[in-house]
Amino acid sequence: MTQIKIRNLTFKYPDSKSLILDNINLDINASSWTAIIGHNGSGKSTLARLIDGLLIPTSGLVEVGGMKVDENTLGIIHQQIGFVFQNPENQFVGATVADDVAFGLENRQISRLEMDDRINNALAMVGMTKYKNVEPINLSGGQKQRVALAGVIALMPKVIILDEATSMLDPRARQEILTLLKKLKKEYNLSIISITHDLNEIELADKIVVINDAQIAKQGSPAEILGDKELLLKIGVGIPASQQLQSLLVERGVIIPQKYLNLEELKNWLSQQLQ
Ligand SMILES: Nc1ncnc2c1ncn2[C@@H]1O[C@H](COP(=O)(O)OP(=O)(O)OP(=O)(O)O)[C@@H](O)[C@H]1O
Repeated sequence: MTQIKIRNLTFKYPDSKSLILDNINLDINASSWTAIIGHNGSGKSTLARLIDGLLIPTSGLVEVGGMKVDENTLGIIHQQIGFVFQNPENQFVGATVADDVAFGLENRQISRLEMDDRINNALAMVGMTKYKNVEPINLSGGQKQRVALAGVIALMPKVIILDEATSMLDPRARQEILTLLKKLKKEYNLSIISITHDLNEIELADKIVVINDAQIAKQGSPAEILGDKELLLKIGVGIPASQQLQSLLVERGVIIPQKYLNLEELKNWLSQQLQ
């Protein structure tokens, strides 16, 4: 089922000289993971803000859950989409972790009882229950991002947009957040849209969308996009470790069955060959 439909979308900020996005057409399925990649300033965050209705298209259509995003539907659209940003510091408003998770629920006509339930649930989901009464300022970067995620989960959205949400974390905290997101996606049938430069995060996607020169340069499966070295170098993402290793093996005459294997698949294939 299509969750987000974008047709002939163009966008320009009032003071921009040329189009930031030019004729974007994209379908994002329910319960799918989509990575949006492209070089700095290519328009990824702008696209995310258009999906959430924080910006309104210059022309064209954005639909979320079958509803056109415009001034009249913003309230309903915001309830379906949760955002997690790069810097968790900028997302905190509450004096304690619990207050912070509660913040988004406060204007939603939800009873105190249900609110407490949702806060407890969300904190349990992200493994932060014991920090409920701690001041957010005293948490590590990874913990802060977990709390930010709990704030979003408590709103029970259908879609979570991660705007470089793991880029300030160390590799371990990043991996933990990604594992958590996989679990949440499964548990709640969420769609995840991740704007990222991180290859590990990109590899998790069902579909990768490449933005370049204001347009979608290519969209496809990880195999189709991460196997396209020329494109990856053009947009500055780099070549996945799995692809570098695969090239090395192919150069030395090893015949590998598929053009693209992710690191896990390549490891499994190699260990089978070495048995
Ligand atoms: N509020 C704004 N007003 C005018 N121009 C803007 C505004 N926000 C972004 N831009 C411009 O729009 C273009 C796209 O910005 P955007 O933040 O969407 O890119 P991005 O791909 O997310 O970049 P990054 O990877 O660096 O986060 C850039 O040239 C940027 O300078």
